[in-house]
Amino acid sequence: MRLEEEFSHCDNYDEEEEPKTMSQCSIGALQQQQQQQKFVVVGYALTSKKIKSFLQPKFEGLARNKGILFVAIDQNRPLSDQGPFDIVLHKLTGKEWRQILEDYRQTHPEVTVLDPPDAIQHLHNRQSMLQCVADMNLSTSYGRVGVPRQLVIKKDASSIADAVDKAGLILPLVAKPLVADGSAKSHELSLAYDQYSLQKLEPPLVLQEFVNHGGVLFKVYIVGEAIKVVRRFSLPDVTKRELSKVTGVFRFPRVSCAAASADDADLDPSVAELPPRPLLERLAKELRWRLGLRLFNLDIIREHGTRDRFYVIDINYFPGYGKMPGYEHIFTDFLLSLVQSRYKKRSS
Ligand SMILES: Nc1ncnc2c1ncn2[C@@H]1O[C@H](COP(=O)(O)OP(=O)(O)OP(=O)(O)O)[C@@H](O)[C@H]1O
Ligand SMILES: O=P(O)(O)O[C@H]1[C@H](O)[C@@H](O)[C@H](OP(=O)(O)O)[C@@H](OP(=O)(O)O)[C@H]1O
Ligand SMILES: [Mg+2]
Ligand SMILES: [Mg+2]
Repeated sequence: MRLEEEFSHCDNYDEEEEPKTMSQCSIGALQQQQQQQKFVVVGYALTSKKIKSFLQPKFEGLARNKGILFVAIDQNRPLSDQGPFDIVLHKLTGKEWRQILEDYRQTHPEVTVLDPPDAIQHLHNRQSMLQCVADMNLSTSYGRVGVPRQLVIKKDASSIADAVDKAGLILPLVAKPLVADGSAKSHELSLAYDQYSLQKLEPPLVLQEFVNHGGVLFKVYIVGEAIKVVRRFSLPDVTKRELSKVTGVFRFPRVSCAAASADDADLDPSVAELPPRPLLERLAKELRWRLGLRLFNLDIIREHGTRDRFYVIDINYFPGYGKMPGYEHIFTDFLLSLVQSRYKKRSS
C-alpha cells in the first residue's frame, strides 16, 4: 500500500467531504503533501500479537500528535515501492525477511532500520547473546556484572553429565534451548537438580548455573539512550538442603512475564533494591555499542547475599515495550531524536 492510500485511514481525511473543483483538489493535494512531509513516517513489520501489545491506541495517538505516523509494511510487495519511510521498525523472523531488509538498507541508506538484522541474529542464540556481557567484564565501584557460567551442548544427551563434570559446572543448572527466536519452544526451560537426570535433556541447549537471587529479577528496558527498570518475580532460591534431597529435571513455565510484576510487592529491601543506575547506564551504553542494537531488554539478577554482584541471564530484542511504564513518551521521543540526529548530520 502506498503511503497516500494508507493516509486514507487518518483522522484528518474525511471521505464524506463535498466534491471539490479541480483547483481546490490540487491545492488540497499540495497541502496534504506538505503536511505529509512534516510527518516522521515509521513503517512497521510486526506480528499481529506485537501490533496489539505495542501499537496501542494511546501510543499511536500521542505519536501522531508529535508528528509520527505508523504505516504497516505489506510483506507481499517490494519495500522500495512502499513509504517513503524515515524509520523501519521490525520483529519478524526468517532468512528471506532478513535478506529483504539487508537489501533495503543498502539501497536506502537514508532510512533508519531498527535494528540491523545481523545484529539481531546475535540475540537468537543464547551463547552469542551473552558473549558481549562476558567480554565486557564490567567492574565498577557500583558493582560487577557478569554472566553465569554456562556450557553449550549441541547434541548427544548421553554425554551431558561428562561435559558438565569436565567444565566444573555446579548444580542445579538451568537448561535453555540454544535458539532464542521468540518461538514457544525457545522459552521452554528446565531446572536440572542432579547429574544423572541430565541425560533426559534435549540438545541443542545451553546449560547455565542457577544463581540464587532472592526470587526477584530486574528487567532493564533499553530504548536508544533511555533506560527503564522494573522488578519481576523469578524462580525462588534453591537451598543446599533442597539440592541434596531433590533429583530430576523440571520444566518450569514463563516465571518472569509481565503478569509477574514485583514492583508493588512487599519484599526484603536487600533483594528489592534496584541495581545502581550508573552501573546500568554503563552496561546499557556498552551493550548498545557492542551489540549494535537500540531496542532490547535484559534480565539481570543480584546474587543473593551480595550487594553488588550482578549476572545478566537473558537479552531480548524488541521486547514487550507495551508493558513498560511510560513507553509511549519514551518511544516517541526516541523516534523523533533519530530523525533529528539524521537531519543534523545531513546539514553539518
Ligand atoms: N542462571 C539463572 N539463574 C537463576 N535463575 C534463572 C537463570 N536463568 C534463568 N532463570 C530464571 O528463568 C527465567 C527464564 O529464563 P530466561 O529469561 O533466560 O528465559 P526466556 O524464555 O528467554 O525469558 P524471556 O521471556 O524474558 O525472553 C528467568 O526469568 C529467571 O526467573
Ligand atoms: O518475542 P520474544 O523474543 O519471545 O520476546 C518476548 C519476551 O520474551 C517476553 O518477555 C515478552 O513478554 P512480557 O513483556 O510479558 O515479559 C514478549 O512481549 P510481547 O508479548 O509484548 O511481544 C516478547 O517480547
Ligand atoms: Mg528472560
Ligand atoms: Mg529471552
